Amino acid sequence: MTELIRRSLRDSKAARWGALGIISITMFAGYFLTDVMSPLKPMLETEFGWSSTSYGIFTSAYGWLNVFLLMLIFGGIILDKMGVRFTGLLSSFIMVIGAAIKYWAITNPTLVDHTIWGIHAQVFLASIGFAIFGVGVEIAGITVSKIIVKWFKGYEMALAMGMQMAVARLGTMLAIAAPVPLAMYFSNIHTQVVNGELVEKMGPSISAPIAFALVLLVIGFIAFFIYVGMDKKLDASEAANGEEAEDPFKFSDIGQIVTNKGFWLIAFLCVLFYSSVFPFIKYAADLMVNKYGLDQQTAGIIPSLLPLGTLFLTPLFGGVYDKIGKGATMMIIGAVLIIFVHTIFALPILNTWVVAVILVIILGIALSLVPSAMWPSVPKIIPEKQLGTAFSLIFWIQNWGLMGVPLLIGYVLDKSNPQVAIAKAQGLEVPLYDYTNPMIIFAALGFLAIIVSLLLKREDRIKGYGLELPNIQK
Ligand SMILES: N[C@@H](Cc1c[nH]cn1)C(=O)NCC(=O)O
Repeated sequence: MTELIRRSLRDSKAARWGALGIISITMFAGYFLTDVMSPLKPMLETEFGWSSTSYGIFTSAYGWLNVFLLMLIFGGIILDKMGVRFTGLLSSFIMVIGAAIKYWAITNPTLVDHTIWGIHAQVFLASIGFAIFGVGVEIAGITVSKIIVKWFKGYEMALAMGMQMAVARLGTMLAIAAPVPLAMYFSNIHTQVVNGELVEKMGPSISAPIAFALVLLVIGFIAFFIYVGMDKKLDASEAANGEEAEDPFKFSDIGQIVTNKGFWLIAFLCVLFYSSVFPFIKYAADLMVNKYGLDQQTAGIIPSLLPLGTLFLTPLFGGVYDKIGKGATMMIIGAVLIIFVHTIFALPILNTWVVAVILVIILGIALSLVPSAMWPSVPKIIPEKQLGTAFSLIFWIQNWGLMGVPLLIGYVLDKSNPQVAIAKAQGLEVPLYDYTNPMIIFAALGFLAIIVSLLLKREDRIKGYGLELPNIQK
């Protein structure tokens, strides 16, 4: 009996997996909104007259506040100072607000022919909403990572991180596959830009998928309240168990983190790897239309296979890391797969959809290998009380890429294809985009990721972080 009373709540398998299930709902909703506009790029061009640069500006907005106002870093400090309950609720609420602004911008037809600071007003305001949302989802991401460490340390930590990521990727998958059918289903008469003029016309409802995302985010916010109750019980059980409270966070901790070479290698690998995958997802449906000749309605199907594969593989690779180890090697293999896939995408040959399917599946393997090894490796390099700040610094560096790369790709796409803008301005049939240059940029990022992952493995050998060792303590 005494034995039972003295157990912490996290020793209960049902409790820790239950807690994980609840926070995964919030992240599922966040990932859905993150990518919901990706398959709508061609529609944004035909319905609202956006260019690839406009789309690039909008997509890059995700990182604006995180990068320039250091919101992610403040978020990490708030997380370490205020704890997971406060920070989780705050970040879920910020996600809802950002998504609501984005929804308003997309539904407001009067914005279509105005500009703010030289940017299409609809693009600008939708971007502000997305920027606010980006703060929320990123802080939610670091909060969830800390929650998983809190419940799963010494247990199935990589598997838990992999499972949470798998549920989040389900959100990405749905975000790639569902928006076009949803927009078509809710087609209505609305203001559109035709040859630079505003006209009332029957067309797909671009706002319908965003409304759906907003509802999911509200559900995610409510789910986090349920988690808060579980977290209080966990703390009560640990206190009753006589477990020592963590050392409080001190600002000098930041100095310790940034003087750790392993931290920088993980952060650089993170920005290079994710910049070659997440911004690619934003353009993947458009690539399918322009390089592989798919129509708009089906273009999202092939890219949606990318997160689909990760649903099964991320927990699988997480389990391998837990039981067998080899985390640094898994990151190297993932980086090699990235350069392979993007190089083939860049070649102006093999333009058949079968090749696209194979490449997307391989990219899905990379997107399973690297995150399932990378995130559980952070607690091996950084002490637990600094984890919130360390994750936030890593995500901050990552956000430079998530912000800069989509903007660069949109710009390069417009510059490499001047015929598209000319045809749009003259009301002619719009020619296809040539995606060679953007894909070369993605391949170059993969090349740099390989170098950094090799350096990380070397550093692990020197410092003995244990990245090649299993996570489960025998
Ligand atoms: N910082 C997030 C970025 C992101 C992009 N889309 C949703 N989140 C992150 O890296 N999360 C980890 C992951 O592997 O998804």
